[in-house]
Parts: sequence; structure tokens; C-alpha cells
Amino acid sequence: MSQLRFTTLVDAPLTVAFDVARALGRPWAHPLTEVVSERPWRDEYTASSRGRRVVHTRTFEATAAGTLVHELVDGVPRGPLGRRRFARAMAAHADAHAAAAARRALDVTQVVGAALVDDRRRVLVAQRGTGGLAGLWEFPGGKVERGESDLSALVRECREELGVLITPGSFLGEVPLDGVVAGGAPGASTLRVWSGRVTGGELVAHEHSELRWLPADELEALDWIPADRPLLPAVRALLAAR
Ligand SMILES: Nc1nc2c([nH]c(=O)n2[C@H]2C[C@H](O)[C@@H](COP(=O)(O)OP(=O)(O)OP(=O)(O)O)O2)c(=O)[nH]1
Repeated sequence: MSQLRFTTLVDAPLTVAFDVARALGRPWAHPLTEVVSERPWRDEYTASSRGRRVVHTRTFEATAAGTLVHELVDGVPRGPLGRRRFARAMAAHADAHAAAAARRALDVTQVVGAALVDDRRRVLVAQRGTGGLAGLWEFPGGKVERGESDLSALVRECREELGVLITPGSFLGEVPLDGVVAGGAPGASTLRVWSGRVTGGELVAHEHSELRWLPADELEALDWIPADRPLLPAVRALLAAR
């Protein structure tokens, strides 16, 4: 028996890529047994057929360009015929998944955030002034409008909220948001965060009650919107690397 590996880029947020993949099932006709499901990061199934056991593992990785789906199929029959049959089934399945996920992604409320850093290894954090999350801290940003790219939205939101021009940098990560943003189940909205630098203008809190530049060791103690906490290790690593 041998292994097959595939990686597909899906133009959809992490949770959408995961949910659609699970709704589509697997490219095998045999009954499946779930071994692991960690939404939206990873799942693993096994299938048995004629005494052969196939293990299919998928991991989902958020990137700036969309979600990378890494698939490993263990237990593929040796020999060109068996491998070719499995590879064809996998490729057709991956295409169907990418198309369905991209369609579903159109319904997602995408929020983008900027971890703006300065030359003193500090990041800008902002306190929400109104609404149900008032008093909690977040990354400046907001909702992506229809037809707008994530990065255009990031630049626009920073101009509107902070009065500054920013240059986006590296992609830091993505987290599913719960129903507070757009209603619906977790995954109906997601938050994607980039690093960035202020390259023009004067910082003014147009919409937040307070702005602060904080070093890495003061981030943990802040009263964050809970959804943002999983992003803090990436922000700390960013500050440490500067
Ligand atoms: N900007 C931002 N929003 C976040 C973060 N974490 C998080 O859960 N959210 C949620 C809070 C809000 O429900 C939603 C963003 O909505 P928003 O009100 O800031 O968006 P917006 O500026 O486009 O506002 P609006 O035009 O819809 O009123 O995302 C974060 O770090 N930054």
C-alpha cells in the first residue's frame, strides 16, 4: 500500500472550506468511519474495502490567498492502475470542493483587521466604543464590502476609523466569528488579520473610544473580544521578529 498527497487552494475562508468539504463527503463509495474532526482545522476518516483500509486525512490552512486543503490518503493500492484511479477521483473531488466552497464564500460576512506595528515593537490596539462589544479591545478594521478585496477593505477601514494610510504586510491568521457579526452559525462570518504599518496621516480615534500602542508582553492582559485571542501568538511572534 502507498500514499497519495494533494494540496488544493480554495477561494474561501477556513470554516467555509471545512464545512463544504464535510458536506461533500469523500471521493470513495465505501462506508466511512470518522476518526477525528476538529472544526475547522482537521479531519480524518477511514474506509474499508476488500480487506484494505484507507485512511484519508485533511488539514485546512488559512493563507492570504484563501484556504489550503492538504490531503493525505494512506492505503492506496500499489501499481499504476490503482494509484491512477485514486488520483483521478481525488482530483475531481477537489475541483468540486473548490467550486462549491467559492460559491458559499459569497455569503460570508468577512471582517478584516490590521495589526499595525511601529518601530518600537508595539502594536496598535483599539477599544470599541459602542454596541454589544463596547469596552472590549480589537484590531482596527471592519467588514469587507461586496466586490471589495480584503486588503482594499483593510486600507479603507483604517482610513475611516483612524485617519491614516496603511501599508498591509503579512497575513497573520483567520478565526471564525460567532453570530454577533452577521447572525447565523459560527463560520457565517470570519475575521482575517494582516500585519501593517502606518505610512501617512495622523492617528485619530474616529470610531473607537481609545487607541493604544502596546508591546508584546502587555497584550495578554487586555480585555479582548474573545474571538481575537487565538491571533495573539501570531502578533507576539510578529513583534519579536522585528
Ligand atoms: N474591526 C474588528 N472587528 C472585530 C474584531 N474581532 C471581532 O470579533 N470583530 C467583530 C466585531 C464586529 O461585530 C465585526 C466588525 O464590524 P464593524 O462594525 O467593525 O464593521 P464596519 O466598520 O464595517 O461597520 P458597519 O459599517 O457594518 O457598521 O467584527 C477585530 O479584531 N476587529
